[in-house]
Amino acid sequence: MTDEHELRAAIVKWGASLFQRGLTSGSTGNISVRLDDGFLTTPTNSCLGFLQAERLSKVDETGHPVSGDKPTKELPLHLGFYRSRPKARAVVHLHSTYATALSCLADVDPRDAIPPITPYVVMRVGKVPVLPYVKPGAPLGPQFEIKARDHAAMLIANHGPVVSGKSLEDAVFAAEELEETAKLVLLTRHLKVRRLDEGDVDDLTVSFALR
Ligand SMILES: O=C(CO)COP(=O)(O)O
Ligand SMILES: [Zn+2]
Repeated sequence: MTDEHELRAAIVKWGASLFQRGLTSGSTGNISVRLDDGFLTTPTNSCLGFLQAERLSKVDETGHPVSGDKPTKELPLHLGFYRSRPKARAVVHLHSTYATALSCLADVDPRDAIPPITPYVVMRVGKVPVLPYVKPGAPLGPQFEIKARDHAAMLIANHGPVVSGKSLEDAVFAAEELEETAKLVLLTRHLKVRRLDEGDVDDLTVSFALR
């Protein structure tokens, strides 16, 4: 059973925290959580820094509005993650600077934008495919939901990261780890980097099977 009251408070708390730390700005980014009878999302055009619990958008299992303000235009993106990942309880989409910078690179690996350079990115995020650019709110195509079955986090090309998790805290931590690792990847882009080897990655994947 989910406690809707607590989840509303958690969205407000984490939204403010992400905004205050500059992980998304203006009215960009959105958050959702799964309820027993649908989903809560941040309203479209709202600032994550100043959300009001009672104005969060509640939608049913098919995405139809139930109460609150109009939901984020990225609702199809969030619902796609929940359909593909039955254990996902939260989705966080940000325009965080370094992950978004990676999403804009012409030569990023579309199968995995984040090489395994530190253990926590392997433990908390895993491989991060890049979805082809679509305008904000537009459907991401059939490949997206197929990819989401195996990937909890993705970058949308020229737009930003989207991360799912088994709780809101888990999704936020993964989004933060993705952002910090994107920063390290860009900082070390023209340096000789030692990546974790396959054995290290397998060991971490087995030990910290988070999703
Ligand atoms: O980041 C955003 C679109 O990609 C913000 O959209 P919303 O204001 O509709 O949530
Ligand atoms: Zn966006």
